[in-house]
Amino acid sequence: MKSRKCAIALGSNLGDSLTILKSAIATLNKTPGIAVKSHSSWYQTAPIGPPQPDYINACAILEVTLEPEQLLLALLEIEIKFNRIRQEKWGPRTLDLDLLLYDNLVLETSTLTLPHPRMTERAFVLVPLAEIAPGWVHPVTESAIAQLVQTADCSGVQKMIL
Ligand SMILES: Nc1ncnc2c1ncn2[C@@H]1O[C@H](COP(=O)(O)OP(=O)(O)OP(=O)(O)O)[C@@H](O)[C@H]1O
Ligand SMILES: Nc1nc2c(c(=O)[nH]1)N=C(CO)CN2
Repeated sequence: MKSRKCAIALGSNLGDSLTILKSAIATLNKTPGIAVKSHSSWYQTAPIGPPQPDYINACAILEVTLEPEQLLLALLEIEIKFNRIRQEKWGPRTLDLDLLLYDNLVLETSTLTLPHPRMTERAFVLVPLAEIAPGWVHPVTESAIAQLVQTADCSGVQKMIL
């Protein structure tokens, strides 16, 4: 299969989040059909949803030879490997991997919606994504990520100084 460019979001707010996120990126890069091309800085972000600890968030650009549904399954398997237990909606987690963009594909099935339906309203996604893919045009809004981030409230999103 021809290789495709994708963007994913990573998040964690349980356990040793930074170590978990770094090993998730290494695991992704070792997965057949996935190459990690770049990742953003790490951001400490205020939680959206029920009260819970701050998150560490980042985004990564992948080159994949997997179909969208296969890629989603690979992401879910890596979440499980890092002990993700699904509990309350938008509740705390050791690892969350969301598929944001798959080339310029627009898709809606029972298991996968592309682009990710909530990415345009989430500063914790847009700020790291704008760092690594400012010119990527969102295929539904037809705005570049650099434009979308300008309309988001980025007050809860802070680049981590390591
Ligand atoms: N673009 C997508 N990326 C990841 N999961 C998706 C996507 N579109 C649909 N899904 C579905 O959403 C399901 C639930 O995902 P998850 O439990 O990570 O949601 P959440 O992280 O709690 O909330 P949110 O989707 O708002 O980030 C997944 O099992 C998957 O089938
Ligand atoms: N700041 C921040 N808040 C969240 C996040 C996240 O990754 N970052 N993920 C959630 C579940 O998808 C719910 N709330």
